[in-house]
Amino acid sequence: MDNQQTSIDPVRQAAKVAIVYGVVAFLWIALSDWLLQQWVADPERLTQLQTFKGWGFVIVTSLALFAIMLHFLRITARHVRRQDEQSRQLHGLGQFRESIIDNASIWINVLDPQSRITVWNKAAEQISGYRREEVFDNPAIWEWLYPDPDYRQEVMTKVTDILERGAEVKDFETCIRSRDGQEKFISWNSRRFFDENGHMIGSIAIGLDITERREMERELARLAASDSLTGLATRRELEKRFQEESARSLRYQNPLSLLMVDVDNFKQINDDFSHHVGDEVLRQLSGRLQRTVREVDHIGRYGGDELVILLPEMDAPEASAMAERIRRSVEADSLQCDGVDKPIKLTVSIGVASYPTHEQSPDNLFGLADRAMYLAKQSGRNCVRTAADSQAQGNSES
Ligand SMILES: Nc1nc2c(ncn2[C@@H]2O[C@H](COP(=O)(O)OP(=O)(O)OP(=O)(O)O)[C@@H](O)[C@H]2O)c(=O)[nH]1
Repeated sequence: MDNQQTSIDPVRQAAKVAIVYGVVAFLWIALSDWLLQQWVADPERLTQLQTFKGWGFVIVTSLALFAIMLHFLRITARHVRRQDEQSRQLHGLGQFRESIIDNASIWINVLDPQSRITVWNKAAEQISGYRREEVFDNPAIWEWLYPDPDYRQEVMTKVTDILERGAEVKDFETCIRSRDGQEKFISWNSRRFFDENGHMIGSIAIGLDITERREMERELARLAASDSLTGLATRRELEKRFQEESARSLRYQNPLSLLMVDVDNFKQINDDFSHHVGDEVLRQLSGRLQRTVREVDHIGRYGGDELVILLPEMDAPEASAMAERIRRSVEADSLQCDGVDKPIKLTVSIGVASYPTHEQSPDNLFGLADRAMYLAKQSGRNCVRTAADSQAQGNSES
């Protein structure tokens, strides 16, 4: 309806009214003069009647003009009132929208086409620690949030993709550095937006602080990866790391060795001193082995009293020497456990398997080390046997 009213040409309308008025007035004057001349012969009387007729015409047309003007002015006044009401509502709606954005519990910011920040809500201030006065039109914010230049470049490429190529981002995660130096994980949804004339205003980004979730996931992964009794890697974690190390050793053609360490007659320790003391023995032995290995090595509990040490970039002679060092140190240092008045003597049997000395591929190192450890048990325990020893024994038996 508004569009129809604004499409009316006021000059044409006014000209139409003037023409209609002119034609009606001309016809009335011409017709009424002719009729009077037909009926009235006395010229004095005729002049008098023509004067009355003129006054009558002026009064009638004035009243008609008044009625028409009144009608149209009322319509215009109604229209103006409605427009005022609409603009008040729109203004209120704009303020409502701004307050929703400002008070939302999620980070909302708007970038203009030059990547300058133009909207930065309260949640953005709280999460990042930077106030809106500091970030508006300030390119330094990107360095503050992403201090690492390579990582910043990666994030800026994404921002450019959104602003220049119209990419839509869903659940894109970044790690920001907040003002107080904390690392926070934010999951972003972002896209650009336009005004009613199709001009790009910029991009809007909505960020969810998922730091707590990430930390919880990390903690869960850490718990799942470490054995609750000894704190060593679990069997599953160890197998995962073995896959990674064997792929690396194949790629770079580096040696890879594996030690299978099994406590000798551990059942006896449980039987002699209690299961609780047995636990303590496993804990102390694990701590000791952990202190023996290098930073790059991986040590895990394979099950029961069986521990595994994965030795990247270590060849067969070095691995055998290390296994022997471990065996001797366990034999030499007895353990002191709470509630047991005498030191507990312990020995271990160790199986050694190395790639490429014992096998063309590292895939079977677990099986080879296990067989070598079994041979050490058969050989009287408290000794080290290699995969080569168990292969030689297998050959001699067959
Ligand atoms: N205290 C304790 N004992 C465990 C745990 N897990 C397994 N064991 C015990 O460890 C013993 C392992 O026995 P085996 O490895 O079969 O035999 P062993 O007595 O060590 O003798 P060899 O290995 O042949 O030298 C079993 O008695 C299990 O009950 C544990 O977490 N804590």
